[in-house]
Amino acid sequence: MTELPDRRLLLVHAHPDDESINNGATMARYAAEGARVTLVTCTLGEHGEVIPAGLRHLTGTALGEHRLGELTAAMRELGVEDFRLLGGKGRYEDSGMMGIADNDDPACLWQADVDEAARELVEVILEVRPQVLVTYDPDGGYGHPDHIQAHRIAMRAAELADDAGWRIPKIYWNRVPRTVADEAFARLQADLPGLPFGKAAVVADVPGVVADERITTVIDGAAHATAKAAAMRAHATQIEVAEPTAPYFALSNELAQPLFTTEYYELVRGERAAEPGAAKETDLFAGVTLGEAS
Ligand SMILES: CC(=O)N[C@H]1[C@@H](O[C@@H]2[C@H](O)[C@H](O)[C@@H](O)[C@H](O)[C@H]2O)O[C@H](CO)[C@@H](O)[C@@H]1O
Ligand SMILES: [Zn+2]
Repeated sequence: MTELPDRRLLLVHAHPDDESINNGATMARYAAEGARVTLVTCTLGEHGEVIPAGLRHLTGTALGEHRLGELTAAMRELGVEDFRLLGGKGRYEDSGMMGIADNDDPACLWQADVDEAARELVEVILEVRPQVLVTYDPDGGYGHPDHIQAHRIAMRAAELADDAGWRIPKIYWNRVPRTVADEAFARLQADLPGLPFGKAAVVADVPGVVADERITTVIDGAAHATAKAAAMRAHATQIEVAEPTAPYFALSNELAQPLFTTEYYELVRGERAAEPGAAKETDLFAGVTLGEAS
């Protein structure tokens, strides 16, 4: 069996762009530190909207193929080499926003059998043997069907992997602490006139916002802010990032929101291992016994 790096992080996301928005700085940090970072994306985002007018001709499968190119460019910016599509390219299609007819397409992720999809992910887990798994909370952060399914598939795969020979020691959900969100949106209101966006989103538009007490882990990604912004910019059909210094972006709804370079997590499996005297962990691998490679 091939030798594995000591630290191995697995992230499960719904569409190309979610990884950079939620975890770009975390991924860049651990990749730079020599950990193995593995991203599994569940769909190609075929039903996304397209921001640049010059790309509006991309629809359906063409958009999916184009977004795979955007994902590849984003991973290059983050230094992540291992990124995969769940079940292989085109296995599960983008389900569209909750409540639209696309949700009923038999080929879409929302219609997928969760156990069957989870077994696809178990194969990756048994190969990579991650000590840390990152995914969304049960609501998928903001209720998108693909995000909800990605959560269900990731958590079910972790359960199945327990019985298949690899128990992932730590599992985290993407979070944003409410006071951080409130403060960031207050700054955004002051900065909005200088930004290229018409209006500002509101805290309720940000996925995974919870009371500060539920945050267990804070990853300072300031050193990787440029990489995260570049990775988000690579997803040009979905994301518009303000000029390099301004920590703001907008999706195709043109609503400005903060670009966080400190990324937050809630530990939902494993023992919290904060430094003595510290309330929060500052490392996703804290407390993990390394050297469990094959
Ligand atoms: C960040 C994310 O999950 N984006 C999804 C989402 O895209 C949003 C959707 O098109 C919505 O209608 C827009 O108002 C919003 O601005 C978009 O971010 O849903 C898409 C369709 O399922 C998906 O492809 C995209 O990755
Ligand atoms: Zn998404």
